[in-house]
Amino acid sequence: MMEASLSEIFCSVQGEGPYVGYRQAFVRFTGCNLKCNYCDTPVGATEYCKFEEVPGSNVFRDVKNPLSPSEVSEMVNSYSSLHSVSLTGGEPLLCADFISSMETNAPLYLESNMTLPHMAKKVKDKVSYVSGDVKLLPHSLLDDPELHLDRTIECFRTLRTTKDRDCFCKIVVTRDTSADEIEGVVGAISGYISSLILQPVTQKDMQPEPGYMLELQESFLNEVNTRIIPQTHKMWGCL
Ligand SMILES: C[S@@+](CC[C@H](N)C(=O)[O-])C[C@H]1O[C@@H](n2cnc3c(N)ncnc32)[C@H](O)[C@@H]1O
Ligand SMILES: Nc1nc2[nH]cc(C(=O)O)c2c(=O)[nH]1
Ligand code: SF4
Ligand SMILES: [Mg+2]
Repeated sequence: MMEASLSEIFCSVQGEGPYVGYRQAFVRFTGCNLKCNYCDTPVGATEYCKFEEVPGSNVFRDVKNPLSPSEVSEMVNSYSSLHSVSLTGGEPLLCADFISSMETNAPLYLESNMTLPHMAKKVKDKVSYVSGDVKLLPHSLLDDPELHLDRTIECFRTLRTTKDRDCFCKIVVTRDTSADEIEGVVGAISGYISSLILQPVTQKDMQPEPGYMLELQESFLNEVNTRIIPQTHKMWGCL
């Protein structure tokens, strides 16, 4: 039977990108295939999944892992008035088969590092929103930087915007992120996405200057709708 280990299921509002403020259930898978130097989330295996039964209560019930798609769907469907269900992690595409079997009342919103093209194919008709996070990492953190770029482009091609799916690109920008690096990806995927979101890294000591963010925005605006949106949930301290 197909099962997955989750770290948490809670109800909040989307804090990043073009859907900021929309009410969502968050389903956080454990495990990741990357090690981003800025990552704000523990991705390791957990014995229990923390389930927030009452939205915004910050009170959690421990549910033993692993869980089946129907158990997770049932927990998600206990929340009312959802815009969508955020599948995040860790890297949710590692659990593509699990996602294919979920049956939620609200549409699925995938938050992915876009590096697993074979898995992307499995969920392409299942997800309505794709927050494609391009990882511009120091090459020392990547096994094969060229293959990483090819896989990223292939994921965007597979999960591109259609009449039934909105796919946008989000890039966490640090003071080490160069315009050339961004252009290398955006030039290849601009036809697949509805917008480019430049998300300044939240840690102060890694943050780019506002002037640099505005320069970056200007250089991409003629290619794609480019917006600068920081993580908003961290500002008011919700989950
Ligand atoms: C923890 S990741 C999980 C989903 C998937 N692995 C990914 O990277 O998109 C969820 C989101 O958090 C963002 N994020 C993680 N650490 C961050 C930081 N320090 N500052 C800003 N955004 C961050 C990621 O870029 C991504 O959009
Ligand atoms: N409120 C809120 N918005 C989010 N957007 C992306 C998140 C994530 O960790 O994937 C996240 C999250 O953890 N909380
Ligand atoms: S891909 Fe996502 S979960 Fe994995 S390390 Fe990077 S930010 Fe964290
Ligand atoms: Mg988060």
